[in-house]
Amino acid sequence: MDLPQLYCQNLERLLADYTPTRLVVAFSGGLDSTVLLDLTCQYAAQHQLPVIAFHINHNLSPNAKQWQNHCQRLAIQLGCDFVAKQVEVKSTGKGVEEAARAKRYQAFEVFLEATDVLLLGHHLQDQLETLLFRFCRSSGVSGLAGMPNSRMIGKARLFRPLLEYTKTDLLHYAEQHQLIWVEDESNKTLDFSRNFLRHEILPKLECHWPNLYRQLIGTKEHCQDAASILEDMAQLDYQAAQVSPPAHWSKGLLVQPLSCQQLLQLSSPRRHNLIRYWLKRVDINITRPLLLEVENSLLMAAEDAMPTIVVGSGDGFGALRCFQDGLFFLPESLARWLPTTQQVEWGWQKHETIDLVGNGQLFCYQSGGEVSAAKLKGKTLKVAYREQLNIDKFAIPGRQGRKTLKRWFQEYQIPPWLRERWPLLVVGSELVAIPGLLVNQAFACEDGELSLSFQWELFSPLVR
Ligand SMILES: Nc1ncnc2c1ncn2[C@@H]1O[C@H](COP(=O)(O)OP(=O)(O)OP(=O)(O)O)[C@@H](O)[C@H]1O
Repeated sequence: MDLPQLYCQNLERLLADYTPTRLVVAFSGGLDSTVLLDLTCQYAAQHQLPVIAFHINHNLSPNAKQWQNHCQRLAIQLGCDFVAKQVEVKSTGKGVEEAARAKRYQAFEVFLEATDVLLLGHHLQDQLETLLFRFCRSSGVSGLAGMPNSRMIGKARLFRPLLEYTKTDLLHYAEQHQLIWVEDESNKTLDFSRNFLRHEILPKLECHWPNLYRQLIGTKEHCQDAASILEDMAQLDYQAAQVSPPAHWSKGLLVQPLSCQQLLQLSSPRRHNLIRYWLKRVDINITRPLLLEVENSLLMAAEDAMPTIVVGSGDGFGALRCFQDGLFFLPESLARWLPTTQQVEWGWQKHETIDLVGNGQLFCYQSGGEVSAAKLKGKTLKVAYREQLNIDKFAIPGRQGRKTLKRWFQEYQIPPWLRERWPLLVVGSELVAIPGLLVNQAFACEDGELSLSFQWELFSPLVR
């Protein structure tokens, strides 16, 4: 059977469980995606499906505009729609190529509708490069399972229908059909590690082990099975170890905390597996040395030691901390924040929303609350933060004794990272209320009086 027939069969098998309304081909204009587009147009003609050639212009090369024009011409020639998207690539700690890849996938995600299928031109050699590359960078089993031929991308589905074909297969096809493609000179210069593997290492390995491709694919498949079992196990452990914190603890969190007790009951490899799985939910890859640090210094730490471990880098970054029985992942927005005092001009309307620069919003409602409107009349209300104030001990309605702010926070079991950013309503240096938590007895409303209530909402509700 020739390549177009095999390709059509392969795509049919991959799409069996989907009824896409559009086939979106990620089209760089290089050899692989040119073959991909040509073959996909043949498939689409048989199935009356629209094809979109989607080109990302990274503007990294002086030839970028010419490539884009070339891609557009070819798309028109093949009778499909063409969309080009410009992205701005800034090199992060992981290099230009990685930054370009991240931008590319972001752009795909934004463009795709739920019923679209995205097709990428990766082939067998790309798969082997990926495996070797990950092997050299101490990847785990899921990394060594290689690139999947199908996965979700945002709301849509991504496929790699050329993964079983070699570069030589694609080259033969392109030559036979007189396809024209562009040679991205950055392939030779930008991604040094990959190019080193591609040009220096793989040819030597192939020379020594003629069956190398098949062998490595065998290893990949073993790893795929193992990764799938580890994922199943992590899911079970995750269900058992999730802690549902009180609503006021979850402010700003992206992922539920894990129970330290449950984690400590697991074997060390299972614990590692669960923590990796948990952090993957927020796109953080944790290194093995950091995993050991979490185990040795965080989970074992004394209650009052409060160590913090910074995880991730570049785009994904955050901190791990323990509080009571919870191991928390604090996203960057929670982990790094400096308070600024804000003088609030209160309009005394029925409902007001005040933007707390980088710290969510404060809502004020007239009625249903515990703060007396009369006792605030004529006074200037301010929003401030704990470290800017020197507040005396105070009492709260229905509770015995006067206590410091710290003691009240402790009594209400507020995690330390929230104590410093919880907005405080003050008049002069006197505390009026901690929104959503408590009110100072001196400002509490009496029966039948006009009352005010305050609520603080921090962005990023707990979503995963
Ligand atoms: N600029 C781009 N615009 C759209 N899709 C892209 C772009 N760059 C890469 N892709 C998609 O990702 C696939 C893999 O890209 P990668 O950079 O790993 O390989 P490549 O050698 O550049 O591929 P190609 O030979 O198609 O250019 C490509 O085959 C293509 O489907």
